Amino acid sequence: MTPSARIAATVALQAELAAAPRRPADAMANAFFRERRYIGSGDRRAIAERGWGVLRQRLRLDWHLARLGLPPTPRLLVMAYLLLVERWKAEAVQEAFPGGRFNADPPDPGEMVAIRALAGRPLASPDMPEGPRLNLPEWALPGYRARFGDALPAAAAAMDDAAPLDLRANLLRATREQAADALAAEGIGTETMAYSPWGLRIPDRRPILASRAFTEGLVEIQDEGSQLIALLTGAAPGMRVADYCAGAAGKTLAVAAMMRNRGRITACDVSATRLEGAVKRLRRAGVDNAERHLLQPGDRWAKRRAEQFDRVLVDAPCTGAGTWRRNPDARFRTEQADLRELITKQSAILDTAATLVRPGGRLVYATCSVLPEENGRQVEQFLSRHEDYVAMPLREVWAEVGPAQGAAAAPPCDGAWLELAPHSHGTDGFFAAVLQRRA
Ligand SMILES: C[S@@+](CC[C@H](N)C(=O)[O-])C[C@H]1O[C@@H](n2cnc3c(N)ncnc32)[C@H](O)[C@@H]1O
Repeated sequence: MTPSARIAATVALQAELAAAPRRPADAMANAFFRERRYIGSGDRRAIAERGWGVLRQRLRLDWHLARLGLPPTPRLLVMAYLLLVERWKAEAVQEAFPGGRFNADPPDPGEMVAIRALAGRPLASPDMPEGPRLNLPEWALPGYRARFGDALPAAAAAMDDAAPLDLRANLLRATREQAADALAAEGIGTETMAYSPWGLRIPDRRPILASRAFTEGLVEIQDEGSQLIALLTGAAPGMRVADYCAGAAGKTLAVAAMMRNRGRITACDVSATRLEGAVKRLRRAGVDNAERHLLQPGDRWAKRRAEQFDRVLVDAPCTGAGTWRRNPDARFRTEQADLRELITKQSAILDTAATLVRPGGRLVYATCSVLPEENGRQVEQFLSRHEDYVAMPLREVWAEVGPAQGAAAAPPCDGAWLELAPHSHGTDGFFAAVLQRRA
């Protein structure tokens, strides 16, 4: 592809994303490239990288365009990105839209005004309001402020960066060293992680899906924070465990490995599609102590299994406000009303999941959010409704489960909960609380 044709494809990708603003961009981008198999891998990478760059900077690009009285059309967004982020000159942007069969049409007069006005301007303007300056949406600002205090600028800046590729060695198939050696034999270098005893990191995000280490189940893709949540369950061989919001079984796989395939783990979810996605992963990982259960309205599954589980993990549906390094579009796909709705849903899920835990067992509540409303405040409210539960201090849980799994003696953070963030831990933003049911 010529550079102009790549720009035209980037505009086409933005147009598809704009046509379905509530759908996750990664799924949309996958569909976009599936329908255009003629685009080679180098071109695909370049188009995706620029497309992702636009999403990452979308709040700031929107602000610049709004100031000129212009709407964020796919073409204007790409033009603004080239000028403000890639620092192209006005003439180069104009030339990148030459018209013709494989290229984008030439700029219209309104677009020419924008090109001239934006050329040479800094992306982060001193007169920007706090939201776009920090690249945080209005609805999330109060929560981010409350969570990070003085560290807000550093926390927000780290949320802007691209995330590394994190892997978890699957102990059902290999030790971490064996998994690292297998990847190295295929030319893929890894680093061991700071906190997860099973973690390997690929800082340069080399693709691994075609590697033997991946296809043979030696490693799974999983953020370090997500691995630590599985670790905190303290699941052990012989236990009965429920992964109540299992999705496609990301954490089920890690928990099953901790159980060494002994005992029983039930992966539940309300989404049949997500649970279906678990089947292949469970097989590849060699997990044979897991069953799946689709939760449906009126389902008596939870009632019949009251107080039967040693561990129940609630990896709750949330805003994902800790994962914006990986899902930059979630910043503007989510709104204040979604946050409110999710908080209500989380507390209802917690109340049901709590009934499954046996006396003396544990409920682990986790989100990939950094917003206190979905995290500490949600847990405090749960505890006020359930006198039969107490929060276990993180240090105590870690001392019991961390070193036993080969992790360092000290937990990753000091407070009552596990609270991770890119700027402080190099992970996505995660939260977890371990709640023990009185015996
Ligand atoms: C954060 S995701 C889970 C990710 C998964 N645990 C993993 O590690 O890959 C939250 C999941 O909760 C599910 N969910 C939403 N409402 C639910 C409910 N009422 N009960 C159980 N699961 C629910 C969603 O379908 C989604 O798969």
